[in-house]
Parts: sequence; structure tokens; C-alpha cells
Amino acid sequence: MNTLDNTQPEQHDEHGARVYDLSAHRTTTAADQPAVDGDAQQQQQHAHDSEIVTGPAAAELEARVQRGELRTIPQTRIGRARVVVVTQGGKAVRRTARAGWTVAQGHGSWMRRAADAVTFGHVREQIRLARMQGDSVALAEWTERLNMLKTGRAQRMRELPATIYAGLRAAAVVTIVAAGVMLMAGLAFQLTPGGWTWGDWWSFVGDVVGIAGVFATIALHTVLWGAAPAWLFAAWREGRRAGIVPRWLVSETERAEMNSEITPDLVTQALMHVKLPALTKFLKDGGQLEYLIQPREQGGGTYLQVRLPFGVVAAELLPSKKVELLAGNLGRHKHEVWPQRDPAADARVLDLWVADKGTMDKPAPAWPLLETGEFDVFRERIPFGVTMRQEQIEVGALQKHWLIGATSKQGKSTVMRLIALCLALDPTIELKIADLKGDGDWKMFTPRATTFIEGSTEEDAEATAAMLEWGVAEMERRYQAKADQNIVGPITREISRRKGSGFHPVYLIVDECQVLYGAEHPVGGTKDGARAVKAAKRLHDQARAVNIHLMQATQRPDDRTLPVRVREGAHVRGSLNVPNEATAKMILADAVDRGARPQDLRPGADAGTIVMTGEVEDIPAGQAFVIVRSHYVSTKDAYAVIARAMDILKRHGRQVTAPVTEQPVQVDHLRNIERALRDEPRARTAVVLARLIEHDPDTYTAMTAQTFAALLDEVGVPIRKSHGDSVIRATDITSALTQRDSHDGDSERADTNAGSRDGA
Ligand SMILES: Nc1ncnc2c1ncn2[C@@H]1O[C@H](COP(=O)(O)OP(=O)(O)OP(=O)(O)O)[C@@H](O)[C@H]1O
Repeated sequence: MNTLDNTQPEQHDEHGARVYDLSAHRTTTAADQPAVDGDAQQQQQHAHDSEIVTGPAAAELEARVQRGELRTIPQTRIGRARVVVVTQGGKAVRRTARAGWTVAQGHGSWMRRAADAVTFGHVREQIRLARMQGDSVALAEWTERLNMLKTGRAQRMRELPATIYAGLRAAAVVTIVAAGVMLMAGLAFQLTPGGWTWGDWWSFVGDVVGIAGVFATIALHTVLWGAAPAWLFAAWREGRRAGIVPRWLVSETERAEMNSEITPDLVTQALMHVKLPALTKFLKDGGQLEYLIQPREQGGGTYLQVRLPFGVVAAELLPSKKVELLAGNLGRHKHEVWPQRDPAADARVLDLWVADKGTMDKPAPAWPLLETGEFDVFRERIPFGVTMRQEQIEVGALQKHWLIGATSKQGKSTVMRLIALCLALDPTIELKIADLKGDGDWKMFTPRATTFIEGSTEEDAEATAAMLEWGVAEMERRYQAKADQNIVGPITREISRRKGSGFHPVYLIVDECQVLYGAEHPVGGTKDGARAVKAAKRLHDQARAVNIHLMQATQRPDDRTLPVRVREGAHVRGSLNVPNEATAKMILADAVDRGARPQDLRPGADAGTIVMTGEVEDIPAGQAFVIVRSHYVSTKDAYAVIARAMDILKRHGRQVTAPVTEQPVQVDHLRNIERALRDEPRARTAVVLARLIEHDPDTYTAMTAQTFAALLDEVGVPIRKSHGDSVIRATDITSALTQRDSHDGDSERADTNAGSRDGA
């Protein structure tokens, strides 16, 4: 019998029959076996190698199941009130029968294809479809093609006798020429003194022909013996391609496997029954869908693109109800079926991704930055999660405002925290965090954030409004500083990372922002003068250009707790499970009209799975959103990540509490170079530069050999040659330092003198 699944629950079919697996009990004695009535005995050894038993025998089997000695397996085609015992032999019999069936179907398919070729069936089919769709251009084209094919064939038939005659004539000429050559060669050998006799020549020719005959015989036998299996194999393959195996030749498990495979036939069948009248009529009338992308495996599922017939647009298949119907027809749960509209294609093109069973239950792999690594917001994107196709999704965080929404306990804070953890690993980033639930989810950020608000009181809301207002003031200062310093266009990485530049990236994070906007006026609310809304709006409008970002998460995205003016400025939007489509739309906006259905994610089971839209670089071209299983970083691990972030900060010589507008630090290059020599009398310039980078990466990483040479020149240290290498000597540094110190001393004295003169 077929593969058995130990975990399968015992099953009755629709008539109440039970199927017992005796494969594990084949060595039991006859006495162990239940009595089998006469009727059933006659049915032994049928195609399934099974027995049908009733009455006391059935009762005995049932008792053995109760005692745990037997188990049941699924079966659906059994008569009323009977019991079937399936034994090991069924598998071989069924396989043989199925192979025979498939071979027969292969022959059937060949015959159909031959008939098609003779009658130009494929062209006629296209004519029929064009006529059905009322496509007059296609109809004219295919009709013309049919006429051309017919004319071409008639022409070839007329020329056939002449072609055969020409072939025969060529064969006769070859034979005569070969005979002539052999005759001439025989004569030549005979006339050559000491050569072969006439008889020798012909016996030689006979030997050659004999050997050729032996080879020909071997080849013929090989072909004859091989032809039949090859023919059968080819027919079997064709049968598999074209045929449908009847249900009785397929076991339950095999049928489940076949049903779970997403084929064009299955999709067509599923679409026929989604209750779209135009689509159903088209398919029932024999219309065929055009698969722009044939179903193909993509990660944990199947992806395809299909053009729907006239009068049906892809958008009709996007509402949850239709998806549920489609999913059911495909043998899937609705959260496993994701139709989308490709905006780049015409409205009839449907994009469909269907998860393999169980794919949606696979957790995302561990976060790549969990154990090690720094982050550079200018150069890297946040490793955020994987798609259902297990492709990594990374999101750039620079110059984007974020909005995340979800029902409670779906992972909203965890997802937002993941982003913040990543940002914390960039030592140049300043974090300001307001956790307006105050349940400790964000506590680990206390040492890393310059502002940390935790709690859900009116005071916490007010502090958060003040935090946003600080963002606005900082934004204004930056615009002014930009103008003063003649910085045109975006702030570069170099400026942003320079210590004390005052342009470092700032992220204002508000978790549970409904507490903020829902607070009493003037902190919350939407009336004129409401502080939070006003500040958030200004940040949304202008802050990203000066590297100030607002990230908000909410579990109640309605008009009161997340005013339109606040939510519409977000560039990256993500929704975990939400209660309904209206809520989904508040967060994901237009993506919902194009197939985003976070409301169909399973509460709890899909915690951490988020539908993302907007400026997410990894959204596949032409698609409006991507479903991401976010990486999970537990609260405990989050503490470890922040501890690492603090080390990184220290290594870079930065402090969390440094004022935003700290004065540019004067770097003493000469002393740094002296230190980099590490008390050696001389060192190669390249080695010294490498040590400088190691010591102070922010200052020296961008330095090249040329700029380093210029710097040495500036500080008065000559580059010497030693064994062909460019080196720096300790004595040169000492004299440069002495010279500088005496010069500084002179200046100081001059200043003092001038001062005393002034004072005098
Ligand atoms: N990426 C993830 N993968 C797997 N499970 C997750 C993931 N993110 C969150 N969870 C699970 O979801 C639970 C709830 O997460 P979290 O507290 O972030 O939800 P929330 O939506 O912020 O809830 P609330 O709104 O009540 O604060 C977590 O304890 C965790 O078990």
C-alpha cells in the first residue's frame, strides 16, 4: 500500500467506511487476522490488494484499533458500512496499472497531435478563440495563416511524385558509380604486376561487405530491442504530459500531492469557479487563458502571470471574498494565495503567487546582525526579513518616514524595534524614542537613545510632542546651517558622519502613537494648534532632506488617533494583521486596491509577518507590496544588540549624550602620526596610514596615499626612501613637533606681549 502517514487522524469516508493499515502486521498469524466473509474473500487480490470485510470481522478490527494495535488511513471510495483492509501489494499493482494507463494516454495524445497536424488543428483552435473573443484582427491573421499552410501542403503533395522519382534516380546513380569504381579497381589490381587476382579482389570485397553486414545486424538488433522500450518510455512521458490519471489509480497521499501542485489546468479550473460570470462563461465555452508566465517555483510557492479574457480585469479577483474562493479552489487557505495587479501591464493581467502548503508557517531565519556587525545607514539597507519566497528583504532607512500598523500582539513593536536596533548599530545615528505603551519593550535603548520616554500618561504624550517639536527646531537649524555653509542638495555621507557637523541622521521613534494623537488638546487631537499633529506634519513635509526621520507605529489607525495629515506623509508603510480592509487602507493606502490584504494574515500565527509598501527597494518590479516575514529579535537578544551598539559607539569615540551641535573636534594629525609609529625608528607610509585608520576610522578611512602624502607635507614630515619603500622617520616627526611647539610658543609670547601692550 502507499506511503502512510502516522500522524494522519483516522478517517471515515462519506459513507462511513474505515480503512485499516495492515502493512505493519503482515507477519501476524492467520489466527490473529479477523474472519473474512465469503463475499469479501472473492474480492481479495483486487487492484488495491485489499479485502472488504463486514460484520464480526469488522468489529474485531475496530477492537484492535481501540487497543492501539492497528491504525486507520484515509479512503474515500468504499461502499456503505464496509471495512477495507489495505495491504502492501496495492502499491505495485496500482503503479503498474497507472504506467499502462499513462502509456495508453501517450498514444492517444500522439494520435490527437497527428490529427491536429494533418488538419492544422492548432491554427483552427486559434481561429475559434479569436472568433469567440470577437478579435477581428487575430481572426484575419489566423485565417490567412491557415490558408497559407493549406496552399503550402497542396503544393508539396503535387511535387511529391517528382521528389520520389528524383530520390530513386539519385540512389541508382550512386549504385552504378560504386559498381563502376569496384570494377575499375578490380581491373587495376589484375593488371598490376604481382597484384591481386580477379578472384582475390572480389573475395576482399566480399569480406568487407560481410563485416559491414555483421555490424548492420548488431545495429538492427539493438534498434529492434531498444525500440520497444524507447517507444513505451516516450509514450509514457507523453501520457504524463498530456493525460489525467483517473482517481482510482492514485492513492490518497499521491492525490494530495498532485492537488497541491499549481498547474495551468488547476489555475484555469479554479478561476472558472470564482463566480465572475464573464470568466466562467469564457472558460466553459472552451476559451483558453494565456499564461504570460507559466507557473514556476519561486521559493516557497508557485508564481504565475495570466491574462484574463475580455471583460474581466485582475482587480475583480483582489477582494478578500474572491481570494477566499480562489484559494479554496486551489486547495489552499486564503492567507496562502496572493493575487496582485501588475500596474505596468494592462488591467487584464493577473499576477498570482500561491504558497506551498506550510510555507507560511516557516519562521524567518535569524537576523544577520544579531551576533555581529555594524551598520552604515548611508551605504547599507536594513536586513528586515524574508519574503514568503525566502528572498531577503532589505529596506534603506535614509530619508524615509515610516508608519507601521497592526492589531495588538501581532509584532508591531518587535518589528519597529528591529529597525531601531539596526539603526543603533550605526554610531553616527541619534535615536529619540517614545514608547507610549511603557511595557518595557524598548527599555534596552535607555543608554543608546538621547531621549527616552516610556509610559502612556498625558505627561508622556506631552513629552513626546516636545520631542517632535525638538525635531522641528533641529530641522530649522539644519536648513539655516546648510545655507550658511553653502551646502546644496542632499547632505553627503562625509558631512553627515563628520564629528560635530550637526547633520548626523536623527530618528524620532513613536511606538503606540495613538496615545500621542489621542491625548488632550493641545498635545493631541486635530484642532488648530494641536502640537503633535502640527510637529509631525512639519517633519513629514521637510525633515527628510536634512536627515531627520519620523517612525511611528500604532494599533489603532483611525482618523482620530492617526490623523490623515500625519499618516499620508509616510514613505514606508507596513501592516501586520489588522481587523479589516478599511484599517488596512489607513496604513497601506493604494496598495490595498492592488491586492494587499493584511486583514487575511492569521492573528497570532502570522505575528511578525508584515505587508510592506512604499519606498521598499526590494518590492518586485511591477508589484505594489511585498509580504515579509520579519526577523525576530527577542527582548533578551535586543539587550545584547544594544550592548554591542554601545561598544561600537565607544570604538568610534562617540558619545550618546554629545550635544547635537558640538564644535568640530580639532584633530592633531602630527601627534596621531607619532602614535602610529609605535616607537619604531621608521615605518612604511602605508603601514602608518593603516594604523591611523584603525585608530580613528572616521577621520582617516577616506584618506588615499596621495591625500596622506599631502597631509604629511602640511604637517612638515618628509617622506623618505628606505630599500625602495616610502617611509616616515621618527626623528622627522620629533623635529616637526619641536618646530611646531617653538612656533606655538613664539605666537603665544607674541600674543601675551601684545596683550600686555594693550593692557598697558
Ligand atoms: N518577527 C516575529 N516572528 C515571530 N514572532 C513574532 C515576531 N514579532 C513578534 N512576534 C510575536 O508576537 C508577540 C507580540 O509582539 P509585540 O509585542 O511586538 O506585538 P505588538 O503588536 O507590539 O503588541 P502590542 O500592540 O500589544 O504592544 C511577541 O511576543 C512574539 O511572540
